[in-house]
Amino acid sequence: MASPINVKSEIGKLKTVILKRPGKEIENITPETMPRLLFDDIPYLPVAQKEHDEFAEVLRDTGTEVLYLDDLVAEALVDKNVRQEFLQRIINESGYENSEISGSLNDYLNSFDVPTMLEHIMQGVRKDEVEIKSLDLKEVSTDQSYPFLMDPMPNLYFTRDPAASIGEGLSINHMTFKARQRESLFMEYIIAHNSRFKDKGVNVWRNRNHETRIEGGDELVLNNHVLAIGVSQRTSAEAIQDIANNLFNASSGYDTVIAIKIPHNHAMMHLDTVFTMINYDQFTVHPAILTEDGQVDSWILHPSENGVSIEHHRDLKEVLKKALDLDDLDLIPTGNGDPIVAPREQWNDGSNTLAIAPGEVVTYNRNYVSNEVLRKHGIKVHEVLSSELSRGRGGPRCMSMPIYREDLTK
Ligand SMILES: NC(=[NH2+])NCCC[C@H](N)C(=O)O
Repeated sequence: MASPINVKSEIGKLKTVILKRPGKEIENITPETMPRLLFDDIPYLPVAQKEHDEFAEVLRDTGTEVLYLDDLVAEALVDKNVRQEFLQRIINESGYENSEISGSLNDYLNSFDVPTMLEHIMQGVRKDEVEIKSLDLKEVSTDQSYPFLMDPMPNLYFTRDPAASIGEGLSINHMTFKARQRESLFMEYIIAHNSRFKDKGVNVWRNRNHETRIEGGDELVLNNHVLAIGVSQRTSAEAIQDIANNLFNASSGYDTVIAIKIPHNHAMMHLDTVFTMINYDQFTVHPAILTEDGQVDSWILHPSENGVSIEHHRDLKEVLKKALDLDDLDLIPTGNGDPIVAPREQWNDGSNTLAIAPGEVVTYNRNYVSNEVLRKHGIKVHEVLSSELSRGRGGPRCMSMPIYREDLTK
């Protein structure tokens, strides 16, 4: 049976992608909750939506089928029992396992049709919306002035992170911060219950029932047997070893994982904020992750007799050339490597390019220096508007989860 998921590179012609249009969850961020919800500012929703619609339009115009996360989840939850099970799990994961409030939340959310119920879960549930039937001791002891019973999920428009397609399967991720951990539950239900994926033998290489953390922004599919994974603020070495082991032991086709260490900070939270593949032999790289002579700590993982072998290397170019069997490659510096422009444009996701075909990418228009450099290196660049979307610290790669790319011919 043909798999509904097929992503054997970062650059094969993009056929199907999952997006989430920013919704009311964005307007439920306050200055106080901003840091915890992983935002640096509060986007103006109507403009963010307009920008996002334009992004989706560019993808459709270039031949990509665009699916929306909320529609996929809604279809997965048509069965009443599945819906009830999902609802209970999301309520539990919102901190109400064995709590008396659980029943009130359940009644409230169940009073809506499925799309509206999902909208409420995503945008967050305020205390004054729900009629609390009993006094829960745990709830009484929390900050009474905090307005939400269930927190908003403003990072949902970064569909890249809760799950990542790899070959004919995916990882459904245990994410790092509480603000995002519930997000991957949606993908679990889509894979198990949406008719597009259900009973189609989709491989889950690593599920979300783990303590060790990994996020899709760190998972780059370089070709049909090599992955690069960031060792980052969001992805731990343990999770990388674990997923490598699973991939090597399953018939995934993957036999090489390059773990690349990047600084652990908010601006560079994932590998794809500082390094992306945009052509067979071309990559964008933020110069700050490399030493002056192009060194960065990296480890190559391979299957071995006792599980996984690990070798340490430092020369990124050499590591990539060897793993991808290339004579040479072109590392294109963000912001042309300028000490002011590079960090400024990286901050607004100047390295976070989404390849929609070999040598063809979608980027934010505000990173005009990086875009110009890409064009000089022969890349076809589609620019999209970015004043509001960029405030969430994610660009075109973060805002898209490819589930189908054409296989490469070279
Ligand atoms: N793949 C990415 N770079 N995603 C960006 C995610 C940004 C989001 N605010 C977070 O901190 O989680």
